[in-house]
Amino acid sequence: MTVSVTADRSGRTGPPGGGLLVAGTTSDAGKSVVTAGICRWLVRKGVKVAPFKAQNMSLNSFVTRDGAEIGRAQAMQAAAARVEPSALMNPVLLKPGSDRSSQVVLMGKPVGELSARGYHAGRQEQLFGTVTECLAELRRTHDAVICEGAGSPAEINLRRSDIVNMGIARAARLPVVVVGDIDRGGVFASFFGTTALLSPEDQELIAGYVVNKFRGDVSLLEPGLEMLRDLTGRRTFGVLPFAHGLGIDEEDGLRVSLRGAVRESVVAPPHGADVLRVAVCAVPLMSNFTDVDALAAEPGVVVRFVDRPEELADADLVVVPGTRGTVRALAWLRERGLAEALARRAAEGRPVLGICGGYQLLGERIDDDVESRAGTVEGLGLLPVRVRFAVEKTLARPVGEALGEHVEGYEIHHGVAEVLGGDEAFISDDQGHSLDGCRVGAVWGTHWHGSLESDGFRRAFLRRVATAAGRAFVPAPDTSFGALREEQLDRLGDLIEEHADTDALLRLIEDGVPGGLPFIPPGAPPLTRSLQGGNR
Ligand SMILES: NC(=O)CC[C@H](N)C(=O)O
Repeated sequence: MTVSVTADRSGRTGPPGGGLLVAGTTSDAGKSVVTAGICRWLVRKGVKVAPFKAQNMSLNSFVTRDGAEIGRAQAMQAAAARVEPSALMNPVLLKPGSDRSSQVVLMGKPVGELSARGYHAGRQEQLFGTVTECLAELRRTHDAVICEGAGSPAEINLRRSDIVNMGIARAARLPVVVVGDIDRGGVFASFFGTTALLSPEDQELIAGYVVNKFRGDVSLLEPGLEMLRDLTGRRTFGVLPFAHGLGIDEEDGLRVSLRGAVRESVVAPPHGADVLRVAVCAVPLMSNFTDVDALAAEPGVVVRFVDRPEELADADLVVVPGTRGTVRALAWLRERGLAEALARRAAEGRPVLGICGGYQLLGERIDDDVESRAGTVEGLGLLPVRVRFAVEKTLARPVGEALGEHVEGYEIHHGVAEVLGGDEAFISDDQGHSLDGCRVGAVWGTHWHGSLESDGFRRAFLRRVATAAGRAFVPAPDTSFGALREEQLDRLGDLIEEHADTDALLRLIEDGVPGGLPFIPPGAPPLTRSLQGGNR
């Protein structure tokens, strides 16, 4: 497939910008935040920088202004770099629909559903041209591009078809730093092993390491870093301390178990007399659970993920978030007794908010020949809404008004809702015409993600929730979600500036791969036929 690759012309001319690939010893080592931190540090220095991740697997996605779907992590990194997010920054997004298959989103648009086996058996390699072109285009228009790898670069079973780690690094001759999570332990073995399991050609690009999530006394670590240098001929570029509250826009709602997790954006006493408890149903294939981060940013709002009906008892608001499996989530809610608990709440006038897939399943009926192919399924019947799934995906960045306040959101869904009544529309245009969603009693639903990030709207909504729940909760008058986000990104930039050798990193980004990096035996095992994707 050929995809045309164009970026905003920034007027930058001259040779392609510098680059770096941030790989990790494991998933969740902190690649995303290190990439964001480097972007923020560079842009503060006046460097025109962009993030890039060839391929992301995530159910947390975002929509660019021109309607392309990309990973939220890349959108967050674009914010760190103070550039507009674009499909070039994440040309391939895989959205799991089960353990074995994913929707493939290419240059922001879905192009089909593929099994993992099919993907590794050839499809991924076909995308290689597109991802290298995207990176080249970003490098033409930026001084530097900070790329993020995926998982570990030493997945020896997948190396042949890799387009996101050493595959792209080799094609673009990018220096690579490997991030390791010392909080999990085993960081020296991981750095050494990750390097020693790469082919000599791949090892040539591994410039060194970054230790992440370190607690304690660095002087105790330093002898180890010296030994690592003697063993590998490679330096450590930084030791980043464990920092709380920086897990912004995590990639993967599938892998991370959120059960019982408390979502903390700010820790501050409530503004009014009461706190407000929010329970978020941790439905299967939860998508954009980041929607509730804006609630957690309000002092006095406690947000936690739940999966048992008894956990709804003390909740002032229950959120049913988005999901890539609306029909599957519906069945899960029924199986666990949560459906019944939600119906009881609704009857008692206690607040419920459904977002996207969570909104769809609150309706009366779902016709789905696309996502679950389950045909016609009865919804929970709490909202007078009928949903029909379309092959075409709605990808949009709408604006409107709700509860008398300006609201902005983004839409990512196949289901199309028809609202057949209700007490009122939820979101309207400035003429008062309904745009999206509806309310019945204290049950609200909307297809819009991100609406709670609109500060005025969030406060108005929380006041309504508090009244319906009978809580003396008062939202603080001045919480700015955007400002909190900016502060977090600045903290990531500070982390790099204060705890990494920024001169050395800058040289790496500008000058490229350093010469003379030694080979660490044994190197990668040969790619035998049995290791090739298509022949397993
Ligand atoms: N983002 C979502 O929650 C998507 C909802 C649903 N799976 C759809 O595609 O319509």
